Amino acid sequence: MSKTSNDSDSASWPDTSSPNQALFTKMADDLASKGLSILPAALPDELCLALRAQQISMDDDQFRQAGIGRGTDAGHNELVRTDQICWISKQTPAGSMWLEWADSLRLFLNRELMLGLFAFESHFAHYRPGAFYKRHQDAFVGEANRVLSLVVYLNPGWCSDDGGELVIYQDSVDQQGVRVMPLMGTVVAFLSEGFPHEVLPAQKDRYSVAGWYRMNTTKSGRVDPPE
Ligand SMILES: O=C(O)CCC(=O)C(=O)O
Ligand SMILES: [Fe+2]
Repeated sequence: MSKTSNDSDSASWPDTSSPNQALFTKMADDLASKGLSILPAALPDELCLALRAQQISMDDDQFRQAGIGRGTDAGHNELVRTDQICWISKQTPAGSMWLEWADSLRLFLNRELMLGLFAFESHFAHYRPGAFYKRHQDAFVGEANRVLSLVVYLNPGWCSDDGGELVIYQDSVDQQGVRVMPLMGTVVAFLSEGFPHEVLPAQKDRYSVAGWYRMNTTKSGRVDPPE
């Protein structure tokens, strides 16, 4: 697992020439007004193509069955999720490009929304045909752990018959939700405590990257996020 954190949040600011400026601004506006942003064809092509190329070139043995929870609470439960994951590090060009992009988004959102995002962790996810992730939340109120969830999709030519939609619910009672097709370049971000969501079974291989920004909740004697 790789994390990025940074004390010098002003280092790359302001960066008005950035091609990401319009995208980041739209995401910040959506998050401020709704806590949720769904942006089709948004991730820069170069980054999207690099991530997809890396993911599809990786051997199956680099992936492992995704777990639930972290650290000592972590466990596998194939009734809940059946995707395979691989944590992303800066050791590959695509991983490095992705983590740098995610860090520039972190700095932008901290400036615009004062979210206090401190660290980022992220993995490739591969849902084989039939794989799913049942309705869940990425964080729970009061845990101050994962603050913002970010997902990008790496599947060109995905269509509605292929299934595999992400369904995002407004709250714990919403049963209808909003469906998002995992089409190449779509970027989704939402407040981790706010939106239950699920991944419906896909008819074919579904590739994505999921990541979470965390706050610095370090207390004396205990480093959190863990190094
Ligand atoms: O792949 C997706 O659409 C969402 C994945 C997800 O909810 C998660 O990994 O926590
Ligand atoms: Fe999730």
